[in-house]
Order: sequence, then structure tokens, then C-alpha cells
Amino acid sequence: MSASPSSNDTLRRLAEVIDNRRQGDPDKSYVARLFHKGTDAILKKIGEEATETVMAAKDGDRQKIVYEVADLWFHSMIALAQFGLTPADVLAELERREGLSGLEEFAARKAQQREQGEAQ
Ligand SMILES: N=c1c2ncn([C@@H]3O[C@H](COP(=O)(O)OP(=O)(O)OP(=O)(O)O)[C@@H](O)[C@H]3O)c2ncn1[C@@H]1O[C@H](COP(=O)(O)O)[C@@H](O)[C@H]1O
Repeated sequence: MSASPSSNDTLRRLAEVIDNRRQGDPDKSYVARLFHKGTDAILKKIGEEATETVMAAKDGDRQKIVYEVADLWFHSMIALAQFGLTPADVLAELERREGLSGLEEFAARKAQQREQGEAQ
């Protein structure tokens, strides 16, 4: 399984569709219906899809993992839109972290917290 070179375009196009659904008819559009239900309903779907992703991974079902992560990304994108954000914001954060070791970042954060604690 591999993504096409235009994968970022896919996220951008989907984000545009999602944003356009804000004014959509809840009877005709799943995304419009979720916007209509509000933030709690969107966040509930993220919780469900995250749980389904974990279950698929525990089963080691690779096809199901892809299916459930697609559901999770899709609903996360609706949550981003709900807060005026786009996949570009998340990609920018991932780019900012590029090459920054998670262990080094963790150690730097802990050191900063210690310094702040000592200063108080
Ligand atoms: N990518 C998706 C997409 N992925 C998942 N889903 C829907 O998300 C829902 C996920 O629900 P679940 O799997 O939890 O199942 P459920 O239907 O809630 O039922 P239960 O399992 O809870 O009983 C399903 O109704 C899926 O059809 C999606 N619906 C829409 N899109 C994209 O969004 C665009 C706009 O969709 P509309 O707003 O419906 O026009 C579409 O053209 C697609 O590109």
C-alpha cells in the first residue's frame, strides 16, 4: 500500500469539502450533520474511531488499521475545521519537529520545568 505523490492535495481537497459543508444541509451531508450536532458529537466520533483503531491494531488486521485510521483522520479534520484549523497547521507543526529527537525534546522540557520550579 502506498500513497500517491499528491497525498497532501488529498488532505487539502478534503479540508475544503469539509469547510464548505459548514453551511450544508444536515439531511444531505454527513459532515454538515456532524457540524450541526456540535463539538461534543465531533469529539465523540474521534474517541470512537481511536478506540476502533486500537482494536484493529490489537487484532493485527492491517487492512482494518488503514480503514480505521482513515476514519480517525477524517473526523480529526472535522474537529480541526470546527476550531478554524486545517491539515496545513498540523503539517507545519510536524515540519517544525522534523529532526528534533523526542527524547531530547522531553529532557529539555523537564529541565525547563525544573528551572521554573526552582525560580518560584
Ligand atoms: N471521508 C469521508 C468519510 N469517512 C468516513 N465517513 C463516514 O463517517 C461515518 C463513520 O461512522 P462509523 O464508522 O462510526 O459508523 P456509523 O455510520 O456512525 O455507524 P455506527 O457504527 O456508529 O453504528 C460513516 O457514516 C462514514 O460513511 C465519511 N464521510 C465522508 N467522507 C468525505 O467527506 C466528503 C463529504 O461527505 P458528506 O458531508 O457526507 O457529503 C465525502 O465526499 C468524502 O470525501
